[in-house]
Amino acid sequence: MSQPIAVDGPRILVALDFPDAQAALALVEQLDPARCRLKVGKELFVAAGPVFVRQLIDQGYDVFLDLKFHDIPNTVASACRAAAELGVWMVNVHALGGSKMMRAAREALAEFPNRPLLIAVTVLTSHDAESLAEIGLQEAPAAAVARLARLVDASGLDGVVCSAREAALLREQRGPDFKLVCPGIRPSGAVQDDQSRITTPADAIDLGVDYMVIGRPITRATDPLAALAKIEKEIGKRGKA
Ligand SMILES: O=C(O)c1cc(=O)[nH]c(=O)n1[C@@H]1O[C@H](COP(=O)(O)O)[C@@H](O)[C@H]1O
Repeated sequence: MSQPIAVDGPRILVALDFPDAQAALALVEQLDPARCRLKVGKELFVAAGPVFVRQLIDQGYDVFLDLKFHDIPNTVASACRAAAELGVWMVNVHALGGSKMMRAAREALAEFPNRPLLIAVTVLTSHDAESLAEIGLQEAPAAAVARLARLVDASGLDGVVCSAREAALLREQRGPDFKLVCPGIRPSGAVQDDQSRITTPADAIDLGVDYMVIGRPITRATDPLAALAKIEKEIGKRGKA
């Protein structure tokens, strides 16, 4: 077991996968910005928009705006600038947009004194070797992840979204400062839902993960704060850092 990667503030990013602001707020009101950060993805952003994101930030939450930008460099750079103006803590793009696009995003954020972290999705966890071959990537998903993570790093981004199972290799290849943001986390004893490759919070820490994206184990719990506390306890066993 290597030393846990140190992070400032909470490691847990609660995925607000809700259809509207009202449903999301009903959960957020039970949480605490000192104990978790929030992830707003496409569904909630399309339904509730930047005004809602601003509301979360005003309540003291760090927000990861998970819109996975993938477009021509100028468009992605402008979208990242708009996210920074909104005041989000983290924003992401698709590594498959290429180094020119990622560099343009990085440069757009450089003008902000307190810029958001900029990370990239390498290969979605929903892909397998067959679906990658279909889009012209003739390599195993893990090899594609490692190759794209190298490009992300060389483009000056802060890190990647990846499966915790890829974390140990990426940590070894990319060093201690490269952020690893991992979904597919399930506390011991929790239901798997539709996640096929899951990792416990404690194992994720051992594998070198910085941040864990956790949705249903918290959002669908009868007592979300108690569910969060249980995960914190599991992480605590490995050193909270
Ligand atoms: O980008 C993501 O956050 C993401 C990438 C990925 O490859 N797999 C994945 O599950 N996610 C997201 O992580 C969250 C996981 O939610 P739960 O499965 O409910 O914990 C959801 O918001 C997913 O959209």
